[in-house]
This record gives sequence, C-alpha cells and structure tokens, in this order.
Amino acid sequence: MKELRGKTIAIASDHAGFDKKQVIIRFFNENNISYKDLGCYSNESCDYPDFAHRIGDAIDKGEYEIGITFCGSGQGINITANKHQNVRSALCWKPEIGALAKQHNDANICAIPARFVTDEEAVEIVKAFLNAEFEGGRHARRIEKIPLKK
Ligand SMILES: O=C(CO)[C@H](O)[C@H](O)[C@H](O)COP(=O)(O)O
Repeated sequence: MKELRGKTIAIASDHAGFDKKQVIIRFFNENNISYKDLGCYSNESCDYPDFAHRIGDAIDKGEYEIGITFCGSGQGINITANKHQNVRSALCWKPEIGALAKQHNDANICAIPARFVTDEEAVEIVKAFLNAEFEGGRHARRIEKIPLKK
C-alpha cells in the first residue's frame, strides 16, 4: 500500500453496505491504515442519505480528504454524496475503475456496490483507489469545468 502520509480515511455505509464496510475495516486494521467510521453501526435497516450527508459534510469541511462508502448498489450513497460542493464521489465496481476514479477524476470518495462485489473484490477496489495518483493535465482542466456556474 502507498504511504497515506498520516491521512485518516472516512468510511460510511447504510445497512446494505455494513458487512462490506467491516471487511474494509479489517483490511485497514491489518495494514495500520487510520480510518473513522461515520456509521451506520449495524445491519439494521437505515437510510443511505443520512450517512452520505455525514461523510459529504465532513469532506466539505476539510475534516477528511478521502472517503470510502458502501450501499447495496452503491448508487444512492454516491448520488447523495455528490450533492456536496467539494465531493467527487465515484461508483467503483472493479479495481481498474477505482484507479481511474483517482487518476482521471481526482475522486475523493470511492463508492462501492456492496451487494455486487465479493469481499476480495472490495479490498482490491479500495487498494486500487488509495494507491492511485491524480494525473492532472487535461484531467485537471475537465475537473475545473464540473461545478455549476452561478
Ligand atoms: O443500494 C442502495 C441505494 O442505492 C441502498 O443500499 C438501499 O438500501 C437499497 O436500495 C436496498 O434497500 P433495502 O431496504 O435493503 O431493500
């Protein structure tokens, strides 16, 4: 794993993503990667926007630079987090997409479709996302065009 320079990674899920989040927590613990779990904290049914907004707010405020999120399809938590001004959340369902999300989109949240990837695939996606570097150049120009002009 790349040196994360003391960064703490924010993680969040709904009930459908809870078990997969535990897999990633185990991976973080085994690799001494610092993280903050912003919920949910059980398999009990809950609403993904509550946790997507919690992590989106935290990234908006600069409390965390990077987040990993999970819901059943990955869509709801991804769509909601992207409502936050400083969030670029990318739906990542395979390692190559996880790497591209950082290399080309400078994504700061990797959203994982928990019900559609294996535990091993989830770990590989997170590793690819965290190990990748933004490539800048033409991609920086495109990212600057993403925010709506007032
Ligand atoms: O995948 C999701 C949203 O995109 C969420 O995980 C929802 O919980 C999902 O829609 C399934 O909901 P359910 O209440 O577990 O049936």
